[in-house]
Amino acid sequence: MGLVILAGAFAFVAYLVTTTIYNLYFHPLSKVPGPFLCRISSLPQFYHACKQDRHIWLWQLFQIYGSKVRAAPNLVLFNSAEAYNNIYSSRSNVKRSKFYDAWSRNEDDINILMTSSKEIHARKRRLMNSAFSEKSVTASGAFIAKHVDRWNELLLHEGATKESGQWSPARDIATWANHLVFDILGDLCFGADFRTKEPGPNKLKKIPDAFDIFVTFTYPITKTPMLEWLVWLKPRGLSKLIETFAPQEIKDHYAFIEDMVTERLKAEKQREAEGRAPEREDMLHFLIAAKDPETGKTAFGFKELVAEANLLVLAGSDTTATTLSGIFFYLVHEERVYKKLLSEIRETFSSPDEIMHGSKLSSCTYLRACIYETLRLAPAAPCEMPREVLEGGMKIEGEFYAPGVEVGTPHWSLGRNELQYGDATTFRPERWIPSEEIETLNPKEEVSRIKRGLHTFSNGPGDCIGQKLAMLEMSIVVARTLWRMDVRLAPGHDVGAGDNKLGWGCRNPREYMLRDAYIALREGPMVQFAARGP
Ligand code: HEM
Repeated sequence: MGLVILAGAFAFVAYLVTTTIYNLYFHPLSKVPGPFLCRISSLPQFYHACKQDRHIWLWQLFQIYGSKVRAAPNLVLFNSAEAYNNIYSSRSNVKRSKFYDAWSRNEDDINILMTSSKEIHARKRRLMNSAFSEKSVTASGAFIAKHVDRWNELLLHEGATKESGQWSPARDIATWANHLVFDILGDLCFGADFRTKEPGPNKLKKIPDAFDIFVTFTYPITKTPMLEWLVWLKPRGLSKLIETFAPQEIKDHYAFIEDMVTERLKAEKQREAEGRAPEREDMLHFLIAAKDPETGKTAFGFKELVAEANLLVLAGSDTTATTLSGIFFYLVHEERVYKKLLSEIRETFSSPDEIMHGSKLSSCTYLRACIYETLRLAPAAPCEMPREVLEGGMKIEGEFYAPGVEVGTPHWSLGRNELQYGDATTFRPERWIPSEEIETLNPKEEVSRIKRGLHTFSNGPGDCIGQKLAMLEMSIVVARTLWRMDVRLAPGHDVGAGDNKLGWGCRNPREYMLRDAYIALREGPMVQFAARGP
């Protein structure tokens, strides 16, 4: 027995020594700069994924090692717009890495995002595009507005007393935005009202928090060599285990989505049988109606519908809520920007009802610039979207990378690249607006250059399918809110802000801090609202 243990220990040490030597001297990435520990092991990135500061750590590595760094034995990350375009364009010889396979609930839960298969992704993408056409995005405006109007009412009056005076109680925008966006997605996806923004108990209110727990647990695992094991073990019993021990809120959420899909399928069948036109063309309507182009039969079965519906509600809500929290953070910290935006909105629209998809909203260039600036500084996915180089390899920034290597560009660092932006940590929406005026001179070419480097919605075949919807939604939320109300930072609160004690890369009190768990986790800002004066 003792001999067996000894032999096992010897084999393990021999394995460690040979992989270390291989990683240091023979691996295709052996010449790429990076900390010694990262070149031999994934432990450093696992540690930072656990601490949820992996995005800050990577930013620090770029300051030390330059614009390319080996963050793990098989992973090279870049901090340039050129690399981003090389990696994520439609012609890039890459596919999504195994990272994506780790997130599905079980074998039936393969959605458009959580698969590394190019074929599965391309099929789903073709089928889902119709749900995000210009027509459906335009139609969604009225539903978004309805939720924003109620949200505005609550922001102003909920819990307010005569004693609290003109200003509302302090609102944690991270939570308030979560509820608003979750309700909007419920409506756009299912034509249902989740009512999470309403006061009082509602078990659906806990879902965004439950998903934060889920990503907090899963994300670190995806940053270790255990990822391979995880993906292998999932269809072999691990998925069942995870489902059994998942928080009750997540189980409630899945059950809820399943019920919604079941009901909708029944209603759609009945409508078809009665020959009625659809009352509402929400996302589920398009998914149910999608036909396989080869067979002409229904494209999505029940389980696939549930998987896609789940993703849409989550991918669409968390990301948009992060960006909205970021916008409010910067507005209450940058008075100059706030006042300029307020004037644009209040001068463009004579009533909040006018704030709807259309030419007036599109004419609000400063509003759009504020959103771009927030997407740059507070990206909803702060790190890289990992891609695996395919057979034949590829060139990035003119250098060759071998098949099997993982590559990416982290959004948090790219948005703070001084070479790209000059004053990278300053919230300056004007950088997105071309101007020929002498005081604000900003050539068109300069704006095009930085736009080519902003990829918070990602790029190429796997870019965000909901980006037009998200832009419309955020524009309506911000414009309607600022038309009706003045906003200010709740006195004495600095939740979400950078701070000296947070260390290198997090010291600026005028920057919104995020935590990284693939998606961004966040708190604050604490904001107060007051009805606008006459
Ligand atoms: C500010 C808001 C948003 C941001 C910043 C954002 C960002 C992103 C990013 C970076 C990706 C690529 C993820 C990856 O490759 O790992 C993505 C994909 C996706 N997003 Fe968004 N998103 C936003 C809003 C939305 C909305 C409103 C929806 C729909 C309701 C949506 C649905 C999706 C879907 C379905 C995918 C997968 C697309 C594919 O694989 O082809 N997103 N998003």
